[in-house]
Amino acid sequence: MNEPTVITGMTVKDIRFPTSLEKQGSDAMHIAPNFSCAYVVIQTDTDLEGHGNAFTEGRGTDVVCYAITSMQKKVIGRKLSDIFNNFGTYWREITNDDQTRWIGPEKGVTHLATAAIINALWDLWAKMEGKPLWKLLVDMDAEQLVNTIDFTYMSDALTRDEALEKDMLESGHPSYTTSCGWLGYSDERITEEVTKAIAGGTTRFKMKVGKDLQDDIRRAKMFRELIGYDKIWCVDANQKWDVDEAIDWMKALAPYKPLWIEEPTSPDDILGHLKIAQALNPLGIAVATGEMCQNRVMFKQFLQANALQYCQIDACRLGGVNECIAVYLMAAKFDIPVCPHAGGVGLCELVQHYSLFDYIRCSGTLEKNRMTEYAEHLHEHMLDPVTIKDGNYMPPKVAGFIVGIKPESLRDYEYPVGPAWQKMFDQGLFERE
Ligand SMILES: C[C@H](O)[C@@H](O)[C@@H](O)[C@H](O)C(=O)O
Ligand SMILES: [Mg+2]
Repeated sequence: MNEPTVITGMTVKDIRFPTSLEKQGSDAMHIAPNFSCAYVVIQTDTDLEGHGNAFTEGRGTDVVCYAITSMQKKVIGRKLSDIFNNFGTYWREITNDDQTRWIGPEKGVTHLATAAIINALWDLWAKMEGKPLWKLLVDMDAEQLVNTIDFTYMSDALTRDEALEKDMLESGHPSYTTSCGWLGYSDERITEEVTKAIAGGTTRFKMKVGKDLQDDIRRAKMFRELIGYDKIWCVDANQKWDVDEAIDWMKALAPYKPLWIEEPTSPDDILGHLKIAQALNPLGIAVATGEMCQNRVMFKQFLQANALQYCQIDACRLGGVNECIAVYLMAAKFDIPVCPHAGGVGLCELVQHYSLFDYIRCSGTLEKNRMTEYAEHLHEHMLDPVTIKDGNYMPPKVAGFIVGIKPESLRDYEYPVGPAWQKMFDQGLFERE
């Protein structure tokens, strides 16, 4: 097959899955989310396509699809060599388009749209090179890798030269599971999921908290009784609390020895996280955040302020691979472990590449509990689902940055026209929005 040279088209689909029916994904702020994504396909002058997505929830997906469509002008007709040879510059052009930057810049809906497009381009590039994304990243020379990064607003924390210096498989990369501890799960379901996970070799768990303190204490006790104290147990409040409330609540959960409290308060409150960390670190509880941290500038400040102990980048909230790598390099400089956020739709499939890149080329270690989130839902829709063995992510082998959803799932779950949605509407399970 000839190498593609130019982008000839870009399509986007609104894909939603009815996860709210079983309360998968439920937490203190998202009571019954429908996991969804804006799914982008970039076409070229050959049969090769790049696929990317932005994980979203429910009705919000429309808005992200619209933002992606409005960015077509910056994508269609572009020569691939111009993009890949100067990817950092192209990334800046996309994120700082003067006709759209007012509604960002580099945050929220426009950044989710950026992530879907940029990740689709990386998928295409990796396919052209015949390598899985992580291999493409670890094989690049330092200069090439650093050229994909836009250093704007970062140079007081990490310069281009420092990034160049930072350059430095058998058992896989450690995962932890969120699937046992959704807030909407009954005690029976939790017990069932934990038992299954332990039988599968899992030793690291996360539980949702933040709705009711007494109930959290009860569930914490139950969880620890199920898994014992030799395993890792984290908790996640999904931004539920004010700062002092977070401290008091977590003091009550401290006896159950959580490794971290994730998203205790607003994702934008750097000093708030610092105050929480200062109060809880002496009790052995770290602060983790990042799944809603909007860009590298926010991460820079979290790192400079020492306000987090675990950095949780999200593959679709930051502006795709280029910005994720920038944050990995900064975190390595500050000696903060990155434990990427996953789950959602296709996030596990994406972040596994980053964890390998981190281990092989960036931090070079698994120390400080470096681990990657895993949630077990929706993988049946993926073209190349992740493989977990004994609680570890096994390196993906297929070329690309594969978030690819199976054609039949794309057809069935397109919202609202897909047959699966039509059926659920007819059954009265959902109302048309
Ligand atoms: C609504 C979602 O399921 C969140 O609860 C989820 O992303 C979560 O915060 C996580 O850490 O996996
Ligand atoms: Mg979380």
